[in-house]
Amino acid sequence: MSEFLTPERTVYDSGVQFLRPKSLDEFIGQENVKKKLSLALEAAKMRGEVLDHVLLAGPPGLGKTTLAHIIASELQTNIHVTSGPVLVKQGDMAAILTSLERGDVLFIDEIHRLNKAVEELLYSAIEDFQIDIMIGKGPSAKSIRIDIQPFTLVGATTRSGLLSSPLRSRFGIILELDFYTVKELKEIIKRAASLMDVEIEDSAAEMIAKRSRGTPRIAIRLTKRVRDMLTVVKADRINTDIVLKTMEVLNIDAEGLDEFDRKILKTIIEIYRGGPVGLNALAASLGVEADTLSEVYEPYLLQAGFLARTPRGRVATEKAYKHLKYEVPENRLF
Ligand SMILES: Nc1ncnc2c1ncn2[C@@H]1O[C@H](COP(=O)(O)OP(=O)(O)OP(=O)(O)O)[C@@H](O)[C@H]1O
Ligand SMILES: [Mg+2]
Repeated sequence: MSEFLTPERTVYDSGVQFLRPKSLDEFIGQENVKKKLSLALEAAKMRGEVLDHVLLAGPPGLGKTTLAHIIASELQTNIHVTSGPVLVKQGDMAAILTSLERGDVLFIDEIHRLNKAVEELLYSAIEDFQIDIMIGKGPSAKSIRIDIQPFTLVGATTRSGLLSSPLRSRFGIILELDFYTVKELKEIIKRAASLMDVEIEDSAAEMIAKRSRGTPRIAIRLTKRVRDMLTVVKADRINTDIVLKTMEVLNIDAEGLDEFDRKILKTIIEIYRGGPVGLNALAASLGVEADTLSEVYEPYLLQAGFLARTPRGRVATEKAYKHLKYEVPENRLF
């Protein structure tokens, strides 16, 4: 996939820290998530209690890290940031837990990637605010119990299905983030343009929004590239011409598909007669790993309705045929 359309963080996302919304009011979209969260925040603040543990689940680039920081700032507490793969030993986890102050937010990104031993230590910490750790080795080893200050765990995961059920059940507030609508993305793009001090026409913002794959991170990345084009052509505001010129350079089409997306669909249509084709066979034809295909390339094609998953394999939909200007064969299932 082109580096511009992957929803995961890349070098192209540096220097946009100032675009990150800092309060719940500034955060655009995800209305259900915001409602649940603001109720919980309000109540915790009114009662002077520590906020329940929060799980943020959803595809990359939708604002999980942003929300974790917003939670801490709304609570006016410190945030400690770490991630599942970084916490290798129980000692790593214990060191962080014992350094927390009352009401602090502990943000663990990629929480589904915690190893078993570390995860178990976390259980007792979040349930009883106590941990047992072993001191010494061999026959003289003993276990000591340490109290921990009540804190709020905020976990983020791209796939809530990967979380072990004992861990999942310990979160009081589970927030599932979904892809953004074009209207919401449009607002995000206008806000970003205004923070970057450039003018943008409504129709141009909409054009970028439609190519952003439901993902704010992509919307912001594309807006930055469009702004480059604005600078180079020396125009005074972003219009649809400038957006189209930029998309041509980036090779992104009207549906937000790049060359590789189109190659996937063309392969299914031309080589496998529209499918069904098994994941492994398709991955081999394309020269990529099956996991990469299903986790990185497919989600947007599925969500946007270009691809369907059936028990017998992947199928190119009628929408895919039409978009790529193939004649739609008769008797198609999709
Ligand atoms: N609702 C929003 N309004 C405005 N900007 C947003 C919104 N959500 C996300 N962003 C912007 O999108 C970018 C990606 O957001 P963030 O880093 O929070 O995503 P993430 O879900 O943590 O992704 P990952 O799973 O890759 O860690 C950030 O630069 C942030 O400023
Ligand atoms: Mg993140």
